[in-house]
Amino acid sequence: MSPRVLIFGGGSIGAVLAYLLSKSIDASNIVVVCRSNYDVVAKHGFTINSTVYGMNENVRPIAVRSVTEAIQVCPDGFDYICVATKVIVRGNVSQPELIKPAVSAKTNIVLMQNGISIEEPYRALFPDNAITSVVIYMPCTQTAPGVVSHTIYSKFLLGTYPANATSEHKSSTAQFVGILNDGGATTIHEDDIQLARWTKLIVNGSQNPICALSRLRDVQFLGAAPGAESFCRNVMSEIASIARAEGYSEVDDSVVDRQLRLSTVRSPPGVEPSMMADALSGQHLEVECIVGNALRIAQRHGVDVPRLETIYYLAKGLDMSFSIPEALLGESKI
Ligand SMILES: NC(=O)C1=CN([C@@H]2O[C@H](COP(=O)(O)OP(=O)(O)OC[C@H]3O[C@@H](n4cnc5c(N)ncnc54)[C@H](OP(=O)(O)O)[C@@H]3O)[C@@H](O)[C@H]2O)C=CC1
Ligand SMILES: CC(C)(CO)C(=O)C(=O)O
Repeated sequence: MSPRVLIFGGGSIGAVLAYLLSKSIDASNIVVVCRSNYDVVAKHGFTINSTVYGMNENVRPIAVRSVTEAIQVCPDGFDYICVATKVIVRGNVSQPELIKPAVSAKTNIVLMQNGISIEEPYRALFPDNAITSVVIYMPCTQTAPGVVSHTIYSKFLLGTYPANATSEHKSSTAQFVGILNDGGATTIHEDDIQLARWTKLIVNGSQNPICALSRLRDVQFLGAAPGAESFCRNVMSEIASIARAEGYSEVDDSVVDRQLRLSTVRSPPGVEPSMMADALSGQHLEVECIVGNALRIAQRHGVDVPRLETIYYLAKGLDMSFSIPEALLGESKI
């Protein structure tokens, strides 16, 4: 029987994921929890404009407004729940708790999010479920409700969490890799996904906050001033040094060079990282999972990362500014 998949978070990544899954499983087995774009997605599906997959591609999964509604649509439960929200805690309910009503013993929780140490809250709430951790290279932005623009490349690196998961969990993750492959995705099935997470964090921990703070795309920032590229490289090197302190000795200067080259070979203006898109639309930022967790790991190991620490406080400040009403920003009593 075709697997049933719930996508929690129908934004940029959730939309392209629904599109790829629909190439290998029936769209009626793909349920997407949408929020602000629900009306458009329920009526017209997602429209993908991709330099990789084609323009004006349409996919019509089942759109629902909540996890509760998803269970009503699919009472037999889900084989996979793909979490494709930003890793941002709002209010008192954690993200693992939000998906809990739809999680059953057979569910593999697939985390399609950036950052480091993002799996632990899921493992704590779901000690017996399979967890798949996914690192995604796929620059995409929702340009209008339900319409996503995607460019340059698309690559999914997947592995179990933890790396030494049971053979049952490993084969469930392998089956999901197969579903993505059948849908035409480019995938790599990793033995230890954390190496891929640290390697990707070199890009996200530097460029996401730098682009959000400067309001410049990656290539634009690298040319913003003499030394901007070397500053970016130094931030990347600091992140690599945290990875090595965690035991990933492979994350050396050559990995930093390779990750920086992803941007230096692009033509201007380059890509708009997801944190920049959030900053430009006044949304909260993934500062903790992308920068804060790395900084805390550095502190635990006594690794000095002054540039990353500076970026953390500036990004936290920018994030906080989105909670302050426009009229009160910069207000003075003088
Ligand atoms: N965009 C990119 O290029 C890449 C992103 N990533 C990572 O992938 C993850 C997803 O990013 P992205 O797709 O860009 O994010 P988006 O902001 O585009 O999408 C997130 C979606 O989740 C929805 N959502 C959030 N909370 C809830 C909730 N409680 N209930 C229902 N829906 C909810 C949002 O709804 P609403 O619109 O109402 O806020 C939004 O539609 C992030 O961790 C990001 O860092 C990784 C690689 C590339
Ligand atoms: C850097 C990029 C675009 C890579 O896919 C990304 O991960 C993001 O925007 O968060």
